[in-house]
Amino acid sequence: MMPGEKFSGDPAATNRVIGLPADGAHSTAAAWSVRPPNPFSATHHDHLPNSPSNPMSSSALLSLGRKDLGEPVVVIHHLSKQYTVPGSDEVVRALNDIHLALDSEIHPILRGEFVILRGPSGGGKTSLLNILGTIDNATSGTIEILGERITEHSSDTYLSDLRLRRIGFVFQSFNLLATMSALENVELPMTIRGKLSAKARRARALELLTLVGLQDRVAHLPSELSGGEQQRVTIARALANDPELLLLDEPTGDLDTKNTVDIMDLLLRINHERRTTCVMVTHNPDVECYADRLLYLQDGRFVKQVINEMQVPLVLEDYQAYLKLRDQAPPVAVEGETAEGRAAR
Ligand SMILES: Nc1ncnc2c1ncn2[C@@H]1O[C@H](COP(=O)(O)OP(=O)(O)OP(=O)(O)O)[C@@H](O)[C@H]1O
Repeated sequence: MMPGEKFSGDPAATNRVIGLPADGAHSTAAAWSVRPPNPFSATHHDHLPNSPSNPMSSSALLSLGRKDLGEPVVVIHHLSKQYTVPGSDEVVRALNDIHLALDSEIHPILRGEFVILRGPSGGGKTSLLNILGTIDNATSGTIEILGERITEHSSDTYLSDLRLRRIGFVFQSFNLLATMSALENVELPMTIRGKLSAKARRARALELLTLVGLQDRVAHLPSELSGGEQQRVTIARALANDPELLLLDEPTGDLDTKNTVDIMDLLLRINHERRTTCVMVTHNPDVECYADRLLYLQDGRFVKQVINEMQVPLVLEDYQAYLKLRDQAPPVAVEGETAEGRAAR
């Protein structure tokens, strides 16, 4: 169980927090909402006493500045995904008629937007991210990524070229090549693309490792780096070919609090300074404050959208103090739950 989930715990509480209808029915306009940027607001943690009223420091806020969102870069038309389980007739419906277009209640993802995908386990988040990244096919429906229409007829060559040129991937497991240094790992996508000279590749890899604060670790192998450092190398590598779209699946999932905040701050900077569109899956509700928009997926459908008026970075000391309080708080009683069930949470 993820740190954020441990706190809210019971499914009923989780549903209340994220406002999912109990039956997973289609969303309605009434379910959409705009939330203030305070990540410790009552909406989130209403049963926890003494949570910091406002974790944002004025300096962090000031340095962010405003950003303008551009044209739609992720458009989805009636997308469904079914998996067949090998050796059985069972069909799993992972995504059910997802529609994110100009004529839908939820508008497409815009250039420069930071969108976080949330929702219960099995809701379809990773399936959707994989299809957006063109590393998996939809069963039906189409997507347009950065103006390029993807259909079942799109060739593997076309898709791999699209990924290499325009999309960066960051996953929970870092997927770095163990025998290559940090610098070589970051150079790799540029080498595969074949546009830059060896000297230019090296210079750019160095520049990216500096951006993520690892200029002193360039020669280290992944095994010689901490988890947070490895994730930063992964982010530098994802930026190697200057992608317009960054897809992130639980990028802070294996990290402690400090590294979680560091990585989220880094992503926020990239989002603002490079105008990179970010679509991120996470189970951690505490990082929702980094998004412009939250989309909640349940049973393969969008069931809720929340607009954050302003992206707000967490302040580490306040967040750590808050987590300490949270861990000391008695478990929230859940209707119908046994003592064993509570203990297991
Ligand atoms: N390769 C697969 N074969 C069969 N079923 C799959 C496969 N991948 C995912 N599923 C099923 O599809 C549904 C959606 O899974 P998905 O991983 O997209 O959900 P998720 O929201 O990312 O879940 P989690 O938060 O636990 O990672 C689940 O019921 C899952 O069991």
